[in-house]
Amino acid sequence: MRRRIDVSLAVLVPLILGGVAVLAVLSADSLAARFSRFSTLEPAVAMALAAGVSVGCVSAAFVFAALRPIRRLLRTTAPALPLAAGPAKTAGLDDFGRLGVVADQMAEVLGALDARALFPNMVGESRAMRAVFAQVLKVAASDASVLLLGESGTGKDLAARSIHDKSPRSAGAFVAVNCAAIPQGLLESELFGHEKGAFTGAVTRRVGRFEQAAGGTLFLDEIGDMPLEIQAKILRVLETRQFERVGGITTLRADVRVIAATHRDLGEMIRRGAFREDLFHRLNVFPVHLPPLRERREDIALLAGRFLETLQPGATLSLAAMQRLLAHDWPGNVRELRNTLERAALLAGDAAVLEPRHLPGLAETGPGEAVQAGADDLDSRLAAYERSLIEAALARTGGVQARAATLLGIKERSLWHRVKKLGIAPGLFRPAGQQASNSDD
Ligand SMILES: Nc1ncnc2c1ncn2[C@@H]1O[C@H](COP(=O)(O)OP(=O)(O)OP(=O)(O)O)[C@@H](O)[C@H]1O
Repeated sequence: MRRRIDVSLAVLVPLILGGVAVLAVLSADSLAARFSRFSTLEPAVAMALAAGVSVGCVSAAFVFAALRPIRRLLRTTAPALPLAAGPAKTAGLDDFGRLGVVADQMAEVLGALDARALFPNMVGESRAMRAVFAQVLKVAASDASVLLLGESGTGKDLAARSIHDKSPRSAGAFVAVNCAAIPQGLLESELFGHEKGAFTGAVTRRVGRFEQAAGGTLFLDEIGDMPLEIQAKILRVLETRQFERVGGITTLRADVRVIAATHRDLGEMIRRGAFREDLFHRLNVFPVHLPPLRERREDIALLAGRFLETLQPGATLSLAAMQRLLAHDWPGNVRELRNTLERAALLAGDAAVLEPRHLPGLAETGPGEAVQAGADDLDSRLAAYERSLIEAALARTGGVQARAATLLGIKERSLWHRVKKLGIAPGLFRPAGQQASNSDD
């Protein structure tokens, strides 16, 4: 069957295109004859004019023919891609414009699917996290320095490892140095190594982190805590790719890709002279911002489900407990969420369902508090609250819509409509190994 379609298309397409070309030439020729008979135009000019008119007519016919499948595509994709049908997104657009919106959304959906496969350890389906995944993939392919910015616990370390894993240097070592954890007097020798006798206590030669990371990636975490003298040395390595061990005279080559990270405001540090501006520009070739969890609340239920899977396989969160997670502001970001669930799992013992009493650090909340972030009018507050309840139910039932509907006290069909309207993907709430299956929806 497939073969027959291929053959007929292979014959039909050239036939149609050939026919259109012959028609265009014939009509251009006869039009040119008419033009030159009734006008004073040169035959060559008349021919050019006629050719223009013919090409215009053929293009118009082609556009008209192309619009039909586009309209059909728009009709069929609208319910599946709620934003594409949203009046705000498509108002004032013609069919081609609307096709652009649908194409963008399809790319987003495909991007999300890719991200899940490409970054199994980095959980996130929010728009902000998808942008991070796209940046990580883009920068991983190059050898450029990367600066990871974001509050503590947002996943900078995880992002650095992902960049290394996806880079051509992935076969080499990933060496991480926490600049804040090493006493300032020892940092230089830690990074560049030292020769025997370089200072009191240097009884043997020591290879530094730059050498250990040769062929791979050096991750300088908390670079905002690095003293100015060492900043100058790092700048030299980035510019010349050369360095010496402390007390050494041999110049060594640094074959490393540097990824730096900080939760500090480097701009403010530069203003008060605590961070070198030239080093900042050198590192800032490719900045990646890891968003705080409170700005991507749609990832909370997903992250919680994923952590619980490993901490207490089979356990779920009650609706009320999930509500508390969704309402909290998470100043410690994903790390705080993980720690909270670890504590909850310990407190819950053998209980299969984690309740609010297992989350003692989180304040009791009402719907108003649960929807504070970014919600200003009643409709968006209600939509946010509806979304949080549905996500909580789906997280509890592992993405099974029929059971989530029962939990919420509504019909499955009603839940289906709401899920589509809010653009929720129930599949994301399935346990990791089952996300490709659609069987229970
Ligand atoms: N997107 C994510 N998916 C899954 N786990 C995450 C994600 N982001 C962070 N984590 C987890 O949260 C914890 C903190 O992450 P990480 O150490 O990467 O944060 P960080 O930004 O480097 O923090 P700091 O600035 O304090 O060093 C880790 O346990 C990490 O595995």
